[in-house]
Amino acid sequence: MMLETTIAAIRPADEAAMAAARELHGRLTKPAGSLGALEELSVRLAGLAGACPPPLPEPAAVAIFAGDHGVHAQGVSPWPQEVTAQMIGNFLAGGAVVNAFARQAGASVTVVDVGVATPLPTDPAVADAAGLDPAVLDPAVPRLVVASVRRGTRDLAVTAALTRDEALAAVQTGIRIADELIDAGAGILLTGDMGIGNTTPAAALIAAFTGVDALDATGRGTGVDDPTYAHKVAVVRAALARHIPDPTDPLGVLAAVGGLEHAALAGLILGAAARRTPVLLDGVIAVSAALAAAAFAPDAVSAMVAGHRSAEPGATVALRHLGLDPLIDLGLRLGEGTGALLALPVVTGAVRVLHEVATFDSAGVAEK
Ligand SMILES: O=C(O)c1ccc[n+]([C@@H]2O[C@H](COP(=O)([O-])O)[C@@H](O)[C@H]2O)c1
Ligand SMILES: Cc1cc2nc[nH]c2cc1C
Repeated sequence: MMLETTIAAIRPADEAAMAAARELHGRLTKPAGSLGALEELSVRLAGLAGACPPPLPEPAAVAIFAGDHGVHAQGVSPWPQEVTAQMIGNFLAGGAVVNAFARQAGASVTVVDVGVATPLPTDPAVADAAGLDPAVLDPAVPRLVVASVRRGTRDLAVTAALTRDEALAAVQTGIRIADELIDAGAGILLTGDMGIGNTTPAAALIAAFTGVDALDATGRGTGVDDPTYAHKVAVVRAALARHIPDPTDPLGVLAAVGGLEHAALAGLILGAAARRTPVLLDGVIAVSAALAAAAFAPDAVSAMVAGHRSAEPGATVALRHLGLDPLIDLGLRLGEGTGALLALPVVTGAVRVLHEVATFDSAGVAEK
């Protein structure tokens, strides 16, 4: 689907299905409210599906969008830019943390190059591990999709990171990947990202969409020291002053201070919402993209589940703005989709209760 059609297809949650889920919870063999946040989560998923119970969120598919960032030249990350491409090699070889967690969860991994600056690894071992043409949802074989818009963004400290057309192309790629995964049978999408330097555009997006100060939106990313952190905040502040991004123009914001993976993730989220399929958000890059998706289509929030609370302070700012409570809070700050994968069993459990738990009536258990 194209962006405009996708936005037009996103509808509010189904109130009747939500009411049915709340009513069912009241009849299940457990004290009312005893499953805490899982109860409201299952109600939200019923509203998204327009059915009670909603379908089990299976199979799960992680989409890792990878890109590089011109702002890396400002010294905002301690890591060399080549690590983005090298980690793609690691994802395809199955050796990254995301692969370990995806195997545990039985989730497929799709890596999408939307704008990596350096050449992807051509090591034949990696190519072999990737397979020639792995099935779209094969949990055993990571898949690479090359959809590069440009080899990294421009430096947002100097000029707009992207043109509107480039940002749109990345958003469209995200929508296409969502459609492809859902067409292949995915019952839930999980966001993943890889991009050295990408916490700087994430911070700028969060400040632009929520209006908080650059200091509150910016974190230490992969782990910068105090002087580098102060410099990173100054870079974000100066970029906002230079571009004055308009939060009611999400494509303009993504183009001015975003990244190709942020734009593609916004597209993935919109694509999932249009197909009434839940999208489990990972860390700060995902939630910055979710702000863009919500600016395109406020009802897209109904499809979002916040997997975890990243250690990046901007993630908490973004989650509050979206009105989402994260399922787990473990101080993770890796990205790749790792936090979303750890939260996946919580989401499945929330839905499984509505499918499998007996009612007081059917089980012959006395009510209070
Ligand atoms: O997911 C998060 O919240 C998160 C927090 C900090 C860092 N990361 C990952 O680290 C990389 C960006 O960090 P940096 O310091 O280079 O901006 C990128 O590959 C992200 O996936 C991810
Ligand atoms: C090694 C490494 C792995 C990552 N995974 C996601 N972001 C990352 C950043 C680095 C530096």
